[in-house]
Amino acid sequence: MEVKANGPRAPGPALPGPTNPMVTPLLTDLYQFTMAYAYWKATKHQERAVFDLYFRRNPFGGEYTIFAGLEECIRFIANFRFTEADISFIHDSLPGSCENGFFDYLRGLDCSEVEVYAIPEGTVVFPKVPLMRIEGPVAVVQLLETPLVNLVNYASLVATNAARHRFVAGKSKLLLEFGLRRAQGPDGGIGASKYCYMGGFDATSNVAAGKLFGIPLRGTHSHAFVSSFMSPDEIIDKSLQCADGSRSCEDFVSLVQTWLNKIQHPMQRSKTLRGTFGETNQSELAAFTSYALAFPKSFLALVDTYDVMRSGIPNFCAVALALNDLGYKAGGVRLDSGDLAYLSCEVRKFFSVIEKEFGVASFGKMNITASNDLNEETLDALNKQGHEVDTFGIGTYLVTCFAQPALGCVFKLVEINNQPRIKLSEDVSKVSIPCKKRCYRLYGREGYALLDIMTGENEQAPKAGERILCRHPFSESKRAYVVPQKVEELLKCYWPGSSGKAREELPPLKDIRERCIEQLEQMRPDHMRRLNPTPYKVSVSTKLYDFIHFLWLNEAPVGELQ
Ligand SMILES: Nc1ncnc2c1ncn2[C@@H]1O[C@H](COP(=O)(O)OP(=O)(O)OP(=O)(O)O)[C@@H](O)[C@H]1O
Ligand SMILES: O=P(O)(O)OC[C@H]1O[C@H](OP(=O)(O)OP(=O)(O)O)[C@H](O)[C@@H]1O
Ligand SMILES: O=C(O)c1cccnc1
Ligand SMILES: [Mg+2]
Repeated sequence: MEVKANGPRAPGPALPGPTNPMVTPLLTDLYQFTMAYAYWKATKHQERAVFDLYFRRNPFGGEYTIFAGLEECIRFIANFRFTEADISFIHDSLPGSCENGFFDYLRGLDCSEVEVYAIPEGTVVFPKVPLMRIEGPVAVVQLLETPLVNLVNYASLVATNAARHRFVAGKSKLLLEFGLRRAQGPDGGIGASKYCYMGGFDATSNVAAGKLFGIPLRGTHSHAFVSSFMSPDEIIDKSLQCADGSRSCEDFVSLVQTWLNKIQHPMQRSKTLRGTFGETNQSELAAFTSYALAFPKSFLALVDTYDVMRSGIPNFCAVALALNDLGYKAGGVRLDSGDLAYLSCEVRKFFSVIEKEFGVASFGKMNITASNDLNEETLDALNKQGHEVDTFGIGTYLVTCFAQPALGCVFKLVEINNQPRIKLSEDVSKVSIPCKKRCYRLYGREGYALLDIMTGENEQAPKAGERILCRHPFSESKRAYVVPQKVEELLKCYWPGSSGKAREELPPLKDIRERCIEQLEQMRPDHMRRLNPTPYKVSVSTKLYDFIHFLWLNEAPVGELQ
């Protein structure tokens, strides 16, 4: 454990540090330290600054984003202190001309003078609206830029990706995140599991994430397990107790074989199964039987190692029917290759025939899981074709955010010493919205959110039932009167600094997930659709509009043509 330098303590009850111990005050860009030194050298470092953290465009061609990563940001801020080793490293990394007083300043630095207002984690958010507003002495807030943007960027991106996969899959499907092996390193893997759960996935295969965040764990088995078996002779202990403990079946392997023969040569009235398959793969049968002996209460089988319909499915059914004899209910199958729409329908038909043929209630409803390079497009294609998949296991495309690698969050100075600041750009979408602001979500008569509006800090808040003019921040002709039915203030105090204000609780992950799902359900469907979704309106008050444009004209030099 490294020694933290002395200095004033941050306010409020202690919060644990960030999940990833690599998230320290050094996890920032060098230029934040050079600027901090230059602020200090100019005795500007204590000037009160306000920064907004926001993004400019929704990801994945959509019109919404899920805000995620806030808890990690607050935990980082709450524990923001340099160790002596950190200070020594910064000392050695900056030019030798840097005065020692700066390092004494760093030694005493924490976030007790910083205030953070933020939109609650798991909220559906839109471009330009600050997700977080960070106010404090300019030098320390400057040091926070890179880690805060880092903590929010991927978290929000992957949570949005998960929400989009959920939207396409539909509410009734079980979604499992299987991405750990393909994620961008260990932090990418852990983050993906946490934020995909937040965005609406049901469970993860990532055991560490299960332990860290209490996310439900789920999994099947791999092809290696199936191909590791050569023949049923390998199974030594063949006995299996009945589910009710009443008796023991001494030779479960033979019972499975008996069932396989029955499926292969049905004696019943119907001959539906006859001719669908010949000899199945015996090593696969051995693997399935072995797995059932290990997990009789939750037997699952990966059925595509050799041939789904000619081997995997009949073998699975033989084992499942043998388990059924002993009072156990099998868990289902996983398909990991081939045409998942076609195969899932064929598998469902087979299960229904088994249910009828052998009178095993609800066998036809057996769970079918599908995996293999799934993404929004393949899920959409499966829906259009018709399929019988109950559960999707999704890895690579989900966790790597293959369709868009970054959200592009930014952190912009909007006020210093109570003076609003603006950042201009040739590209209007990159012009920052100045001033310390308040942000509201206005709801309409049908209960849907109509738009978000930003106002100056000291403006009157919009009121339910009162008409307000909402203006596009940059396009003069775009404006609308709104009479909100409900007004929700978006930015809440998550880190009060020394202001004495109450701090919002950091809710458990499960509650954030529920909030996220609820929020998405309340969105107007045309904002949610995948093809040409309607943009959600983000506006400013008339006063703020006028001020932005006044400042813009004030700061932009007038060109001279010759
Ligand atoms: N019915 C379907 N419609 C559209 N896409 C599908 C359908 N079924 C599967 N897919 C997708 O098609 C791709 C098939 O990939 P690929 O051809 O590499 O795998 P495979 O040959 O089926 O299996 P393996 O991984 O063993 O090579 C996957 O991305 C999968 O999700
Ligand atoms: O396809 P993803 O969305 O990434 O989901 C996870 C994949 O990881 C596993 O196999 P792996 O890809 O390691 O091997 P395989 O493709 O040969 O089955 C699993 O069988 C899935 O196919
Ligand atoms: O449990 C599974 O089936 C699983 C887990 C990770 C990756 N692929 C599959
Ligand atoms: Mg694969």
